[in-house]
Amino acid sequence: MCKLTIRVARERLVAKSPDVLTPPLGSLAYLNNATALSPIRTAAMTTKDESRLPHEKGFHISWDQIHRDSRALAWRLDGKGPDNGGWKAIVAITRGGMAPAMIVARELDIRTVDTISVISYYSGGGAADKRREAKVLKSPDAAMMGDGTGILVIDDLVDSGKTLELVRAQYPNAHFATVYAKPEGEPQVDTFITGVSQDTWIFFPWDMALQYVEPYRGKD
Ligand SMILES: O=P(O)(O)OC[C@H]1O[C@H](OP(=O)(O)OP(=O)(O)O)[C@H](O)[C@@H]1O
Ligand SMILES: Nc1nc2[nH]cnc2c(=O)[nH]1
Ligand SMILES: [Mg+2]
Repeated sequence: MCKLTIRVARERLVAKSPDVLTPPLGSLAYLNNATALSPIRTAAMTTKDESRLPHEKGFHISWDQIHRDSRALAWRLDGKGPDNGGWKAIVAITRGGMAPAMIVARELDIRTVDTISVISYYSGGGAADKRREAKVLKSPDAAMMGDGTGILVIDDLVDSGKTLELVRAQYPNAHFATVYAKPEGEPQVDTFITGVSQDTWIFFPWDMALQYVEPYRGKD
């Protein structure tokens, strides 16, 4: 009974996998694809946890996917800056924002790229009291930043929104863009490409490695 349920879910998920959902590169439909994606089943989901379906554990992003989604972000931002459509500079939020920022900088031919180093952590006492906090470890060039006008601040994702909230407080006129966004953090982001449900953990290629995985139906 349980096995049947999982199989049905798996087939539905395969049909709705991001590759199938993603329209051709460069098409308007691709750029408007800011809808919640169903995570796909991959290697890291084989850990036994009977209380959850395999797809509930994570959304695994390949290098190819982050490259395509970051390019889509760049195209959406093209011509939207305050200086005749142009942007003054890009600021990547380290560390996760660095790869998308590099790709956007290349696509839009923006040569000035700086970083803001943010570390986030949980504070508070017991589990019920835990709060996400963020702290700036290194700021970008103050003269360049001003109040943020013309600056494109880029991160890989927004989750609780704490990281962007902190940076936005310092540069209120900057434009905040992420590749992925969870609902709680959406109010903090001006432009994003793909919405992901709040209970999904996004795994990035820089956090993963290829490894052997047992067949879905198990070994003989
Ligand atoms: O919206 P939030 O809840 O603040 O979460 C989003 C932030 O969390 C991750 O960074 P992380 O702090 O893990 O550090 P890293 O980029 O150095 O890996 C991610 O890259 C975002 O910057
Ligand atoms: N890699 C990763 N880092 C995060 N930080 C906050 N949420 C996430 C997430 O879903 N994935
Ligand atoms: Mg980060």
